[in-house]
Formats: sequence, structure tokens, C-alpha cells
Amino acid sequence: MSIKAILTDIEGTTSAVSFVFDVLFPYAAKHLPDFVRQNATRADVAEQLDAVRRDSNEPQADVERVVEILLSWIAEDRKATPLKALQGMVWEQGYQAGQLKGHVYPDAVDALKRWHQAGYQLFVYSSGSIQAQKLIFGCSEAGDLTPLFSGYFDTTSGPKREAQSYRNIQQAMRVEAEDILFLSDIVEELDAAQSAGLKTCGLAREGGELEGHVTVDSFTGIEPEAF
Ligand SMILES: CSCCC(=O)C(=O)COP(=O)(O)O
Ligand SMILES: [Mg+2]
Repeated sequence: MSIKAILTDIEGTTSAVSFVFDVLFPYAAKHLPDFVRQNATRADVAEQLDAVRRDSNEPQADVERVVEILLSWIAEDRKATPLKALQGMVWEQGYQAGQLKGHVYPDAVDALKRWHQAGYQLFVYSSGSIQAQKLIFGCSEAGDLTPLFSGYFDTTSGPKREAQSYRNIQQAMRVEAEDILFLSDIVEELDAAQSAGLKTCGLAREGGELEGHVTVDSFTGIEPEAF
């Protein structure tokens, strides 16, 4: 077997885009303002608020202005690391309160279990923070799926459309690039991974083709040994 490890995206790949856009993002938009106001002096929160001030070039922004910036970033789906870190903290409260349950497609659950059982190492790479990744899989409709995964990567490894991010992740995974199969629904992410030497498989859950990549419409169609 050539493929030894599988690295998967979340939104649009293991999980529905609608769960992220219609459930997670609105939940964060609703609860993030009060969360930030109430926890602005907490060290891990304050660190992210300072990062928002830096990234927005507004070093003097007060907490209310930072909240405004964060809400505008949610609205434009900006994959900014401090926003993603804060969203993860807000979603944790929702998962703990039983208001959120992670969506993972049943075909993804079945395949991830099968691949884990067959000895493939499984990793996640998402723009969502590592905390958010552990929550969606740990508190999923199918139960706790975190024992299946060997590691998690987020935008602290780099943006998902840049080849260097995949080189960083490959080094951290300690698996040869050509032995890693990357799964995603976004062609620019697949192109970047391919440039870094990874094997790729596109997920087009509504059908269609991700140009330049083997494309399937569910995990059921993925046979790692065929890559
Ligand atoms: C970890 S669930 C939330 C996903 C998220 O915040 C996001 O921006 C989706 O990014 P992805 O890289 O999984 O497409
Ligand atoms: Mg995606």
C-alpha cells in the first residue's frame, strides 16, 4: 500500500457546508459579542483580541470595535486565525450546553472508521481552529470520533490555498508527501496540496468535477489503495 495517511478538510468534505454556514456561523455571530465582552481580560481571549487589532491595523480598537470587526469577518467568511480561535471558544459552550451537535456525513463516518481499522493514519486540516475541529468530531451526531484521528492542523500551519502549508503539515505528520491522500471540496486547496507532492481526491457532494483531481461524490467512492 502506498497511501499511509489521509488528511481531510471538514466543511464540504466530511461535513455539510450548510451545517457550518447555517448553524455554526450564526451561533458564533449571536454569542460571540457577549462572550468577548465578558472574557476580554481572560489571557487566551485577550491574546486573540490583540491579534484582531494587529490584523485589522486598528491597534487602538476598544472591545466594542473589536466585536464589530469580528462580526464583519464572520459575515465575509474571513479565515482569520484569531476569529477562528474565538469561534472555537464560543462553539465549545454550545456543544457543552447540548445546543450544538457536529454534523459528519454517515459515509464519512463509515469510511473513517474503516480506514482507521485498516491502519491508515487520519489527520484533519481545516480553517476552523484545532479546538473547533475536536468539537465537531468529538460531539458529533455519530458520537465521539476523535479516537480515529492522529492529529489536527489549522491555519497556524498556513492558509489552505498555499503549497507551503501542506509542506509544513507533511513534515509534522512525518509521512512522505506521496504517501498522504488529501481530501477537499475546494480545487485551490487540492491544487496547493498537489504542488506540495500530496495525492489528492476531490469531494463534489452535489456532483461535478474538481478539475485536475480524481473527484467523487461521497467517501464511499474513495479507495486509498487506488491512489
Ligand atoms: C471546524 S468546523 C468549522 C469550520 C470553519 O470554521 C471553517 O471556516 C471551515 O473551514 P474548512 O477549512 O473546513 O473549509
Ligand atoms: Mg472545505
